[in-house]
Amino acid sequence: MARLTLTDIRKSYGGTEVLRGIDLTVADGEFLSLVGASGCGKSTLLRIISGLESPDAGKIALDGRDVGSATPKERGVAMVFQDYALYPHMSVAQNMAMPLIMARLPMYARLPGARWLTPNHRGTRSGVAAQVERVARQLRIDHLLDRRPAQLSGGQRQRVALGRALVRDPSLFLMDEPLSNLDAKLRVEVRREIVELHRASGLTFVYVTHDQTEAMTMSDRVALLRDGRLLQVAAPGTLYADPASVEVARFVGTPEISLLPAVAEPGGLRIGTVLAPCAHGLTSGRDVIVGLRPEALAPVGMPALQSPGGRGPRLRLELAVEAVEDLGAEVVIHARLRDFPDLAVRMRSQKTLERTGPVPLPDHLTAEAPLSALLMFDAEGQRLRDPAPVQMAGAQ
Ligand SMILES: Nc1ncnc2c1ncn2[C@@H]1O[C@H](COP(=O)(O)OP(=O)(O)OP(=O)(O)O)[C@@H](O)[C@H]1O
Repeated sequence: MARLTLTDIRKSYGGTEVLRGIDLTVADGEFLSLVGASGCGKSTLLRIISGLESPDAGKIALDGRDVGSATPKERGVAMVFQDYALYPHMSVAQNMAMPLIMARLPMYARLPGARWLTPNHRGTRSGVAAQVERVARQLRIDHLLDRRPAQLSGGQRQRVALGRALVRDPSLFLMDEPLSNLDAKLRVEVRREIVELHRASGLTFVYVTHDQTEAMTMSDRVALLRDGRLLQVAAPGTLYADPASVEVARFVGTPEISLLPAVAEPGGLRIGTVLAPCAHGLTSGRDVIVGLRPEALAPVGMPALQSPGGRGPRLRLELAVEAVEDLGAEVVIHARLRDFPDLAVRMRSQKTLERTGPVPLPDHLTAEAPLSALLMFDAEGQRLRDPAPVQMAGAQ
């Protein structure tokens, strides 16, 4: 177990600054995902944590101990990559045993023929075998121990790679896109297994992915990285409901949040030709961006679809429907404001329980969102938390 602390980590390649001052603490036993678009610096940060790469500046500490100059082995860090990196000519058992053999046996005793010449190490070898079997049982690959990697499915290979990292009882488990080579169904399965592994082992996990769904479903907290900077570090639900910026709001959630440019007026926020009757405390004429999650907005007068709950005043939009995706239990509607077709919105509505078939939708519809569901950002995209939009006194 380990608490990881990163302080002002910086790294450049050539003249390009890839990490621009990362401050992050991962609690003992926490599952933290590092998520962000390709090239944002996720793998570089993970390699720096592991000790495979050195930062240009900054401090790395495990349980308060500076490990900046320690090797990966001294840090007690295990790492799993997307390409498994298994030895093809070795059995599963041999692949899993390799890190223990390297760590426990002296150089001459690691040679293949040395097993008969080194009776003193028989005990070590049987200890290694027992440890491999224990971890293999935990990952449910104990029936595959005699096979070679080529005789395994992708998911089984990934489990072997996880097992090989686990046998050494690491203090910190680092994973770099471990599921990206698996098909969609298997990915969901192994995702669950990794979560279970985390729960059962109690280890600190740092998990790199560019897949927001993976990050949101697996982690205690998600750290969103963009151009070498952390945009927000928070629990998945907080990232979704309480994003610090438009960038975070856009990255998290499918379909994407709708972002509508608005202007502050004394009576509320003007979006296109519509006035959202909310108190905001902003200077009149100030430009803001209003964010609406797709489930906040729902068509009015359609009994086949559930409407978002909540009382109080609402934002009411007249929409022209552009496309409808029927996903079985819910529909996703892409639409534009009728009087302001530059503004696009996305809605996601659950079907009512008795409704299982397709839901016919008109070309035009009225949709409403509770004002409490509006997220406000300034013109630069930073969240406006105070003042948040609140119900106007006397508004219906
Ligand atoms: N050894 C290196 N030498 C030069 N540039 C590098 C090196 N390693 C990474 N980079 C560059 O640093 C940037 C960040 O790379 P990194 O691999 O950390 O990104 P990433 O977020 O993990 O991306 P991906 O999701 O595509 O793996 C990229 O522009 C990459 O080209």
